[in-house]
Amino acid sequence: MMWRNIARFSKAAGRTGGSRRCLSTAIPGPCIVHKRGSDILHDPWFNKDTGFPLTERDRLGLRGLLPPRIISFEQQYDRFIESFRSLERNTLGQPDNVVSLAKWRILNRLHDRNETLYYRVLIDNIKDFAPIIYTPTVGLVCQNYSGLYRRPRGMYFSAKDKGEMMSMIYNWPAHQVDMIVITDGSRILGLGDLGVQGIGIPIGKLDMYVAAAGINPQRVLPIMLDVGTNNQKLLQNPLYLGLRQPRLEGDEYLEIIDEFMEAAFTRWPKAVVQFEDFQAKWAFETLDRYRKKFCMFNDDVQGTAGVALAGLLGTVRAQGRPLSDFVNQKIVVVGAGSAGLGVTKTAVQAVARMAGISFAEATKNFYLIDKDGLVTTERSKLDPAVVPFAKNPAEIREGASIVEVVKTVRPHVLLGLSGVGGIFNEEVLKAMRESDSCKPAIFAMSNPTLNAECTAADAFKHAGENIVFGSGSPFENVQLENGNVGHVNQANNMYLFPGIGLGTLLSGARIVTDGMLLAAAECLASYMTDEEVQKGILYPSINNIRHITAEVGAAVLRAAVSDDIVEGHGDVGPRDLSHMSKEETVDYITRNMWFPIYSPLVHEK
Ligand SMILES: NC(=O)c1ccc[n+]([C@@H]2O[C@H](COP(=O)([O-])OP(=O)(O)OC[C@H]3O[C@@H](n4cnc5c(N)ncnc54)[C@H](O)[C@@H]3O)[C@@H](O)[C@H]2O)c1
Ligand SMILES: O=C(O)C[C@H](O)C(=O)O
Ligand SMILES: [Mg+2]
Repeated sequence: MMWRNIARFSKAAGRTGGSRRCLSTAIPGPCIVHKRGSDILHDPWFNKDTGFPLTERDRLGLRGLLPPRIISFEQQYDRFIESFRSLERNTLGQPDNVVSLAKWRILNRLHDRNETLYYRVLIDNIKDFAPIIYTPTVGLVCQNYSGLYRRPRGMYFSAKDKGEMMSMIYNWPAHQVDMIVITDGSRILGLGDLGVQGIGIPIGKLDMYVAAAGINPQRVLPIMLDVGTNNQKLLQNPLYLGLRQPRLEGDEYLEIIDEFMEAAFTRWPKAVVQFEDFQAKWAFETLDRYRKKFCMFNDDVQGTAGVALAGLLGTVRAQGRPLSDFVNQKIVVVGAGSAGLGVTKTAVQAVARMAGISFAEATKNFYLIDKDGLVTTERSKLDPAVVPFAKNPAEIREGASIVEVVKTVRPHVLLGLSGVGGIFNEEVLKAMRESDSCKPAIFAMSNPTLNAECTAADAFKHAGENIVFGSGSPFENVQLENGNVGHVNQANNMYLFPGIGLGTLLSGARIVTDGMLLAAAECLASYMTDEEVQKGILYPSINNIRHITAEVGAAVLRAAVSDDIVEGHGDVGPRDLSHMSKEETVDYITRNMWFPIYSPLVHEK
């Protein structure tokens, strides 16, 4: 029976089985509701559909508004999974996009109707459902959002709302908000400027916050800042739901974001804000502008950097070399945008720290390639952000192509964050066979699937069966000709952002420091055993996402304590936090994860 899956999951469960507590037997605390009757049935936070017990139907004025039979949570769960599986059967053979959108629709309808059941099926089936509610299908949803739109979710602040945001923020119905994910839609995955349609990304990221970090779904807030779009197709689409104007630039743009940040932190001073999918110039500018003032971080710059660093360190371990050998790895990064630069800077910092050398010296083994080829000091109009990584053209020529760089450098790692699908073509991958590493690594981190620099199958076929492979979007493992399995790692920031957000929230840290981010990356890097890493498995299975998130959250919290910036959370003060052992911190984090079960609803006027 499908429900057995649920019993197998426990928020207190370890990563490798052992004794697991069945939470369906835990007695849930009451939940205060200020509504009655059909208003409750239409509120997905409280709705239990046919699951309302008789006593509750009486107390809340629901009697007669539902069919008489009471269906248990378990039965509701099984019924949903059965309809999902039957949709899978009925769409067999149809184009991938059609199937993916059909799956997204059925999940989205449940999300809109009954959040408790929605999050339960999501948590229990995260491996199957993450690719639908998150990357890659979320990209397709954003592209088609104006047509798919049925009900609002999250909040929209537009350039037309200037001067009104401080009052508008009080339109949000929840008294408490813990996690906010905000985008301006300017760089949605590798799909470019999708304007207001980018709202799907904060929604998907926050679904992962609920599933992975156990943030209460009543306390999450997806935000779309609509400052216009430069996407001509959208501007010409009569059904486009955003402002029909070009994007604001310069001070006009910053004034809108400033106003939103002031409004959000005035109402919820303890919230954590994650910036997501901003085009590079605004990603860096806003990070610089707010990181010392507000409790915020940029996932594409900072979350991605941590996940990539963990992958790079894992690659060294996979070669059977000591971690200290990281300083000798030659790394080619393709893509010098918000993600590529964030990764390169963090990796160079790690080399500098390990080798005890300056940042400038540590750049020696890094090669940065953008749309104009290898970045060297010869380039005219060099972007200040890439200056530290520009090579001497005497070493390799300015603008050298990827294949030229790979052939000349023979790198240990080739990492793509360019957003350009297939750019690691057969020639590039074959050139990686001449790598100086016994186990070269290829990370095709761009999303969604069609934007990946190469597929997993092509990587193992052309670069060799001994490679380590990671991709931003999920691919199936590859059956190799030598009989082994080519393991596919999902090198996606989903392994870190939930823990960064949760650890920050539960510490009550005023800001997110470099120390907290580094602790998150180190935690992920050391999570896998040597045996697993040697098989090329660098990240945990997504089925263990709550466990890794608890560990990362604890590491982040402890780093915040070390940085002396914690203010505590709820009844737990800074002193309590500082006295917690590592295990106690993990336990504290785990206990604070919300888990979807029906709570008795108590009506209050
Ligand atoms: N796996 C993850 O966790 C993760 C995290 C963040 C971003 N990403 C993905 O990374 C990609 C880039 O994101 P970003 O925010 O850095 O975008 P961006 O627009 O800021 O940067 C893209 C960079 O790629 C370069 N580029 C474009 N065409 C190129 C070409 N033909 N050859 C070489 N370089 C080229 C550009 O010059 C630019 O430097 C997106 O697809 C995004 O989905 C993945
Ligand atoms: O959203 C993702 O899957 C990862 C990343 O944040 C991206 O922008 O591609
Ligand atoms: Mg992103």
